[in-house]
Amino acid sequence: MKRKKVLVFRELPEDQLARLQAAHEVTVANPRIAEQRSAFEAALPEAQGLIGSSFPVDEALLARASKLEVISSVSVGVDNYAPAALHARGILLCHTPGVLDETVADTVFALLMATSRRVVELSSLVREGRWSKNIGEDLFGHDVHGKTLGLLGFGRIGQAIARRAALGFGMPVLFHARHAVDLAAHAPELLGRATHTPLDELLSRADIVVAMLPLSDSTRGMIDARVFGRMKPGAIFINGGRGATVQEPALLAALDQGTLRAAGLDVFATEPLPLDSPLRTHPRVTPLPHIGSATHETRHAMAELAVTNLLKALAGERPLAVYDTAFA
Ligand SMILES: NC(=O)c1ccc[n+]([C@@H]2O[C@H](COP(=O)([O-])OP(=O)(O)OC[C@H]3O[C@@H](n4cnc5c(N)ncnc54)[C@H](O)[C@@H]3O)[C@@H](O)[C@H]2O)c1
Ligand SMILES: O=C(O)[C@H](O)CO
Repeated sequence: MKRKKVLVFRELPEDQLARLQAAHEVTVANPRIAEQRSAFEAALPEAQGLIGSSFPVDEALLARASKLEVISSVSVGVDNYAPAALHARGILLCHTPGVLDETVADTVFALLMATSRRVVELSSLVREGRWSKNIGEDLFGHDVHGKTLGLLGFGRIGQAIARRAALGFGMPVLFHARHAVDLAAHAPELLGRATHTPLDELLSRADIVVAMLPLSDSTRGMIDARVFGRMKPGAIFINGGRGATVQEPALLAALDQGTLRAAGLDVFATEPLPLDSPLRTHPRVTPLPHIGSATHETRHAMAELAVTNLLKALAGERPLAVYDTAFA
């Protein structure tokens, strides 16, 4: 097979890079790193395949990539790409659904436990030498088991969160999604335990609201002052999806006005989180640096799937996971 030109725009594990190098001419250049930016720009016009993540591949960038046949994202989320432009040019977009579901659900649960039981705050009290007497009610947390979970987004990852909540913690699960989900066919273990619920009803009944939504035109800014205003007083909010689905000023207002007890955030509208963001130091926010899928095992599985997708696409075969840009 003819060797093609591949541009790797975010580092890959060595064994996965070697799979690419065995078949194609590979340039590794991360445009986020100033010293590598010119190598990235030099390779772009010749690249037939792009592979990487966490960098906006917008229409202007695509215009400089005239030979591009396929983009393989090492992520399940595809909000960094320009679906209409890709579709118009017939460029395939591949991604990594499925292999990260359980790991991301674990991260969301870690945030859910940490916020409800004030784990980070109370651990700091010990580390800073402020544990001088038995803690009193003012530092008690709230139970997680048995509480009602409201899920915004009930796709692959949302369902993995629902399984943990319903089967492990005895939590009734309410979910809001764009389409109804046939539980009998797709998640029979959740029958009778998870219920498709209109958004406002979900918000008024959930003790903990978890957002696990993709970023799209329909979800950008969707979690706004109205949504926070409908939540139960004292609710906890977790975002494991994308930061820009939330209007961050409205989130801060809900925390400061006491509607929300706490927030656990893995994702932010701007990443890395700017130093002057009030969310960084807010006493009732537990922030994480976008680590949903960041385990050795899962990041390797994502890279492996992304490389397989790219190799298949460049060989004219059907990749394992293609994102349908026609309906984005
Ligand atoms: N924090 C992280 O590290 C991390 C890791 C993986 C994924 N993610 C994010 O999580 C997202 C979800 O991943 P997934 O694999 O579960 O996706 P998925 O496509 O399987 O599920 C998406 C869910 O969102 C719902 N949805 C979409 N638009 C909606 C709208 N306007 N209103 C209501 N519901 C809507 C869909 O109906 C579906 O239930 C990804 O797109 C990505 O952005 C974040
Ligand atoms: O979309 C994803 O896969 C995660 O956010 C990791 O980048």
